[in-house]
This record gives sequence, structure tokens and C-alpha cells, in this order.
Amino acid sequence: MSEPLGVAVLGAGHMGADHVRRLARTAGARVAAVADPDTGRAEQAAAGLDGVRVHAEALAALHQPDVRAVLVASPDATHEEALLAAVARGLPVLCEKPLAPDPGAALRVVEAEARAGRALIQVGFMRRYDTAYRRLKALLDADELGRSLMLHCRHRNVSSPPHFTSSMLISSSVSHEIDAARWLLGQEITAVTVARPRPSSGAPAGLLDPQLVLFETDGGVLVDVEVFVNCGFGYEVTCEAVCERGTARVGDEPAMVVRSKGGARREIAQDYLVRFADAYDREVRAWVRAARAGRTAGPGAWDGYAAAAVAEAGVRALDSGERVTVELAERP
Ligand SMILES: NC(=O)C1=CN([C@@H]2O[C@H](COP(=O)(O)OP(=O)(O)OC[C@H]3O[C@@H](n4cnc5c(N)ncnc54)[C@H](O)[C@@H]3O)[C@@H](O)[C@H]2O)C=CC1
Ligand SMILES: O=C1[C@@H](O)[C@H](O)[C@@H](O)[C@H](O)[C@H]1O
Repeated sequence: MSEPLGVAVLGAGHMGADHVRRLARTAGARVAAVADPDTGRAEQAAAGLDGVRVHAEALAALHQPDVRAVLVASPDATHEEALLAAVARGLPVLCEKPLAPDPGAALRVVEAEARAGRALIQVGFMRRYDTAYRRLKALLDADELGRSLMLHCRHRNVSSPPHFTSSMLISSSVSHEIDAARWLLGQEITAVTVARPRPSSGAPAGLLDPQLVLFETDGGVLVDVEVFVNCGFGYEVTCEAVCERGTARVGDEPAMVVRSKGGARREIAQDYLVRFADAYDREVRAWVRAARAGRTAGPGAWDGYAAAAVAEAGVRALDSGERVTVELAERP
């Protein structure tokens, strides 16, 4: 394909607007449409770009003749409808995580893609494109430290958005650790337990924040995740692999170290758009390249389904206080 890939961006909120700016500077791509029921937001995201049509209705954007690919950045509950419509039209899709908010919806998407007969979907688990995570993956794959035994993960946000629920600490935030653990270890997660301390007084009333999530894998590895989405001080995502002959840890790099009279301070990024800016850039570049070549790259629909199934087990573990096993469907 010689002309740039015309992309429809569905949803022009935090992620959608950021992806519009990113696509506008990505070689081989152009933003052809932005759809958001809040058309003011869509127009703002498209401001300054040539040839972008704004739609109030997401699915209308998919019928625009110059739209050749779709980037889904609308709320989680709207992903399934957008994905099924894109797959029905044979359009490659980069869908922000989670693929769908529950495993039933995610499996319907997997099945629709299987019926279409070719892979069309990439899920926005951008950590797979982060330099530090890639180095950790390469180290574990090289087997230099021996077999992995445990992963210790931390996922802290300054504050959570108003719509955030206690379940979303797992289904939205920890979904990244679920994918990262499956990818780093090359193993499936088989059981989940969730413990929680008293809620932080810095969290909105009723929100169970923080939580401590423990995953077991089919390879006998334990993965613990501290998730704390109203920590107040910064955006911190770390992962330490404990292996038989050593450990390796990523995510401690400060945004900046400032030295001034009498001391030094380490600055911490305040949100994911800053911490993972390079990862999102690489993710979108890889997706555009693959879509132009008629392929997909990175985590696919099945990875999105597996993450949704583990997250659903995690939410049941949170509600029940019990250890919950993960049941994965037969892969189509
Ligand atoms: N990969 C990552 O690190 C992150 C991923 N996300 C994911 O990105 C997606 C969007 O999240 P945010 O941008 O934070 O949300 P947001 O609330 O800032 O923006 C969502 C936008 O979608 C619009 N919208 C609602 N229904 C729509 C529909 N049917 N079609 C098109 N647009 C619709 C809303 O009007 C709003 O402008 C979510 O799935 C979220 O889980 C969010 C934050 C970070
Ligand atoms: O995907 C994301 C958000 O939806 C989620 O709410 C945050 O906790 C994550 O850090 C961010 O990467």
C-alpha cells in the first residue's frame, strides 16, 4: 500500500486525543475520522489536522470510504460493538485495553475474528513495547538467571477517575500486569487471590484501594501485584523478577533527577501518558506497519480474552475473599 493508512479513531478522551496526535506524526498513517458522541471533543482532537471527518456515531466512521483501519479508544463497555463492526468490515483494529470488560464479550470478539479467517485485532497492552519491559523479557528468555520463581509488581496511580470502581482496580489497572505476566513468563495464569488492607483515606469513599493481588501460573510461578490507584504522589509501575540465580527489576528509572543547593530529588512521572509515551509510540508504529502489510502485531484478541478471564476471576476473588481458579475457553 503506498498511500497512508486512513485511521478512524473512536473516542476522543484522554487516550483517543493522545492517539490522534500520535497518528498524525506516524509515518504511513493519517487520521481520516474521529468519532465521539461529544463532537466538541472530537473536533478539538482533530483541530489543526487536514481531511479529518468528525462523527457523533462511532459506527458511521467505519463506513467512511477512506477509513482502512480503526483505533478504539472509547470506554471499555463500548469495545465489543466497535470490534465486531470493524471485524465484519475486515478492518484492522488497535483496541485499547481491555479488549472487552468481561470474558463473555471478549470471547465473542475472538470467535468473530476466527470466523473472519484472519487476525485483525491488536490489544493496547503497551507494556510489551516499553524498552525496560522488553529488556526484562529478553533477559528472562535468555535464561541467564535461571527459571523465574516470582514476579513482584507495583502499579500506582496518583488518583483514579470518578467512574472507577473497586473491581476496576483489577479489570482496568491490573489487566496490564495480567498481560505482562503472561507475556514475560510465557505461562497462563491459573488462580487468583486478592487481599486488601484498610482503604486509604486518600481514596474516594467506598473504593477498596489499595489491593494486593496474587496470581498463580501453570508453570508454578507466583505473581504479586500491589495496586494503589490513589497513592497521591506519582505514577509508578515496577516489576521485579526473582529467578533461581538472580533478580531483575524495571520501572525505577526516575522521570528526572534534579540536583540543586544542598541535595537532590528524583522526580516521578505523574501519569501513564508520560511514563509510557515511548511505548505507545512504538505500539502504534508497529500496528500501522503491520496493518499496511495486511498483518497484525503484538498482543492479539486471544491475549485480550485471556486477560479478561483472569480479571473476572480476580474480581470474584476480591468479592469472595477466596482463591478463585481461572477457566479459559477452548481456543477457536
Ligand atoms: N493503555 C493505557 O494505558 C490506557 C488505556 N485506557 C483505555 O482507553 C479507553 C479510553 O479511556 P480514556 O481515554 O481514559 O477515557 P475518557 O473517558 O477520557 O474518554 C472516552 C471518550 O469516549 C467517548 N465515547 C463514549 N462512548 C463512545 C462510543 N460508543 N464511541 C466513541 N466514543 C465514545 C466519550 O465521550 C469520551 O470522550 C478505555 O478503554 C481505557 O480502559 C485508558 C487509559 C490508559
Ligand atoms: O490503562 C490504564 C488505565 O485505564 C488504568 O486505570 C490505570 O491504572 C493504568 O495505569 C493505565 O495504564
